[in-house]
Amino acid sequence: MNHYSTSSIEHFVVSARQMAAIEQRIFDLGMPVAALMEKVAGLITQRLIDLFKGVSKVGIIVGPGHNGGDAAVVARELHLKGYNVAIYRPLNKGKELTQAHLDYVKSLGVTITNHLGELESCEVIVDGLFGFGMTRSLDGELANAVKTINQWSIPVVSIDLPSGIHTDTGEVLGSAIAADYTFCLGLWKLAFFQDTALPYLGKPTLIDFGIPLADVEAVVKESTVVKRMSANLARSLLPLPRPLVTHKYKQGHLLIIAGSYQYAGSVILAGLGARKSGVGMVSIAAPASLKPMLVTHLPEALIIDCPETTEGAIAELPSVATQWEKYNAVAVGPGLTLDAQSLLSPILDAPIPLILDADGLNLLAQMNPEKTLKSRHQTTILTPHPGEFRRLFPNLDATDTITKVQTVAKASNSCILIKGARSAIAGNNQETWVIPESTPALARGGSGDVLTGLLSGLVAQSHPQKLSPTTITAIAATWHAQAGIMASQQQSELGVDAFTLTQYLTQFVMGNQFDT
Ligand SMILES: NC(=O)C1=CN([C@@H]2O[C@H](COP(=O)(O)OP(=O)(O)OC[C@H]3O[C@@H](n4cnc5c(N)ncnc54)[C@H](OP(=O)(O)O)[C@@H]3O)[C@@H](O)[C@H]2O)[C@@H](O)CC1
Ligand SMILES: Nc1ncnc2c1ncn2[C@@H]1O[C@H](COP(=O)(O)OP(=O)(O)O)[C@@H](O)[C@H]1O
Ligand SMILES: [K+]
Repeated sequence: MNHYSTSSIEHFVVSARQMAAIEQRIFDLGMPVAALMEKVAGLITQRLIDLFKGVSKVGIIVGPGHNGGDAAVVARELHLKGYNVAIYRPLNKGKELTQAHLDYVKSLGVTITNHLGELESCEVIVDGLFGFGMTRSLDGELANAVKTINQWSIPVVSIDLPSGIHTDTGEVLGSAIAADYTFCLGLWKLAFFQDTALPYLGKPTLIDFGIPLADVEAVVKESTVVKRMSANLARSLLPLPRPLVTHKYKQGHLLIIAGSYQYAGSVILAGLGARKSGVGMVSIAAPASLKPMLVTHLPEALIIDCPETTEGAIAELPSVATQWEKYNAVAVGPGLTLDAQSLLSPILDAPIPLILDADGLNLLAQMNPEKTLKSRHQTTILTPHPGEFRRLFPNLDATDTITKVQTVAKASNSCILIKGARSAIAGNNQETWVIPESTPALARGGSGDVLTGLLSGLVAQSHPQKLSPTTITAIAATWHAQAGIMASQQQSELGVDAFTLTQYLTQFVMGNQFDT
């Protein structure tokens, strides 16, 4: 049953501009700014108290905007609860509300200083320097202060965002606080899903302070909506339960075109990924000499022997591999090598969903990708890692992953997944998903091949909920990442080879270990 709605607060991801517009709507409708700040800071304070039991001295960095205002209220509350609080205020300017809170907290006897050294004896530091209103790079004294704080071994909690991180692109603006925890306020911001920001976020959590869904939808409906695919949401969207009366071809028939003498294992890994997707039938077109090995590892698959080049790549596809009406989806790429040059053109005409990865992408890179993709009449999904993406679209000037997938998806009429520590997916209708969790345990040869098989097997199955290819890609990426997390918890970060990963894919579906 689908208990997880894509339109709950935790699934929206907003830009700084969208956040400011949502906030403004709430204020325009009558919510006093000061009341909202009070509410938010109360929640931050409680979470700090819960997180840092036994701590008595807390340092609070107060910046000039409302991020600083939040921090000043937290300082007051902690002081009133008996904590020893010191405020570091590096800039002698502030918005009116922030200044008012600082004046009051000072009257209570809390130290306010512009000497960073005062914070060195604190057990926790709260970073309220800048939030989503940060517009310019940090430099000079401010940048030095950030560097010094990062060198201390005092835990840092950033309010809303680590100060210095660009809210949308996740870039470091000059320098940035490397937080241990980040309490993101109200709605997830784009930076939380950008690889560049990841080393600065620590453990990110959302503080839901009750933004009405109507205000979010009023703002994001006219611009691009970015959604966060949680594990629970992905699991609830799987094509389950299967119909009682069905047969293997009704559960999808996937054709995988992959492998070469040089890269024989990649086709096995893609096959194992497909196996775990639950797809009804898998056919594999691979160099004929690989057949004995493939039958050993994937006894359930139909192997289509392909003639080989002298280097052991697929020389051509037998006619059964291009009878597209037999298949519900075709995955092309893992381990093909560039010798399989002549292969791609006829496949691009396939009137069924096409998933391109690895050498499938490298072959595409040689033939004007944008124009080629645009001429396809069926779904195309590309799953590049950043290197493959650069090869495909070398002239794109977007800096961050989310903008990259959105730009290319639109221009090429395709669905694009850029894989990384935080993967992002966009479709031609601008549907965009980010994947909130993963593990560096997956940074190993072959884990992408597993994803290709898993994703393609999911695409080939009929989906009772009529999901878009973009949503299915986001589900597969989440499934893959969560299996990696589970495998690394049980086998260590060093123990998750691609084969081991495939063994954890089923556990994700079973679900009880996951509750994000
Ligand atoms: N959204 C919500 O619902 C809620 C939001 N809330 C909170 O408000 C925060 C956003 O507040 P905000 O808009 O005041 O921005 P914030 O980041 O504190 O500061 C920007 C200030 O810094 C300045 N400045 C910028 N760059 C600079 C630089 N390099 N070096 C020096 N100065 C620089 C810039 O001024 P400028 O000098 O550009 O005129 C501006 O004054 C948000 O993150 C959250 O914590 C909650 O309280 C309630 C609910
Ligand atoms: N640092 C990381 N953290 C989380 N996931 C990662 C990290 N590095 C790589 N991955 C994931 O591992 C997979 C690697 O895919 P890819 O580079 O195509 O591997 P291969 O081609 O060797 O199969 C992708 O799903 C990617 O998102
Ligand atoms: K901050």
